[in-house]
Amino acid sequence: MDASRKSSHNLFEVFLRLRPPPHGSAIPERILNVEDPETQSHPTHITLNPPTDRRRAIEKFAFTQVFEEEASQLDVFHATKIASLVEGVLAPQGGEGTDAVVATLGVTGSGKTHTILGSKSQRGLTQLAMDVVFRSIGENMLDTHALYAVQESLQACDASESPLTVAPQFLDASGETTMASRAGSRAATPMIVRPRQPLLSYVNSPSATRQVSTLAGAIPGAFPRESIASPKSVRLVSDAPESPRPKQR
Ligand SMILES: Nc1ncnc2c1ncn2[C@@H]1O[C@H](COP(=O)(O)OP(=O)(O)OP(=O)(O)O)[C@@H](O)[C@H]1O
Repeated sequence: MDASRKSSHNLFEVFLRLRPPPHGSAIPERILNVEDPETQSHPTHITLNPPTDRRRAIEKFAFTQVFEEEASQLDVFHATKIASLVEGVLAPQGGEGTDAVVATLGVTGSGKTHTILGSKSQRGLTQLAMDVVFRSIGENMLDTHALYAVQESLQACDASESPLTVAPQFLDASGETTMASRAGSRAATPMIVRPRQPLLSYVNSPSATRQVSTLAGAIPGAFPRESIASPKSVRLVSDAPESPRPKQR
């Protein structure tokens, strides 16, 4: 890897996250050193421990950023600038928006799932990103009971022609199985979203670019308190009575 190339010139940004040892286990021998940053505020290089075989060269690797063991989910979320990816997808200034992908790669047990989906107490990048998405589009979200009425016209507008399913219908069908298979170390995804304060509008606002970073800065790393005791079934919150659902085709 060419250490001298700036990350902005790369098609991909590659971050390294070091996983802390499991609770209660002996601290393993460290096989790499994180180099002190020379110019940036964060480390970007690691060196593998010098091989005992002196014929082998010392190997040094460069990353966009190295997260050491104590880095929190929020540290990773902010440093990887996922809010700006969300902004690209939402395209507040108009246009079609951009695609973005965040993926993890690593050996088994290295923390891929922890980073993406979180744990019982810490939200992962997915929940944090979805939080920004939903806070951003708040005013443009349709009420659940209005969705059934507009489903047909939404379907007609969708160039991809993939079938649209309203969330309650989808969650009713798949929620129970998904939750059962996730039981274990993983926290249930918080399902009830009942904002106490009005949600901010991102798409309608002229100062949208500023707002998404404000929103991203304000989101909590931990699950909201009421979500810890999350409900046993999945329901979208609506104070209005649900309108009858259209018959399945
Ligand atoms: N940064 C971290 N802080 C605290 N615990 C972590 C961290 N990363 C991973 N863990 C814990 O280490 C264990 C293994 O992590 P995880 O399941 O995310 O690995 P994985 O890479 O997804 O593994 P696999 O490829 O086998 O699915 C989990 O118990 C997880 O909670």
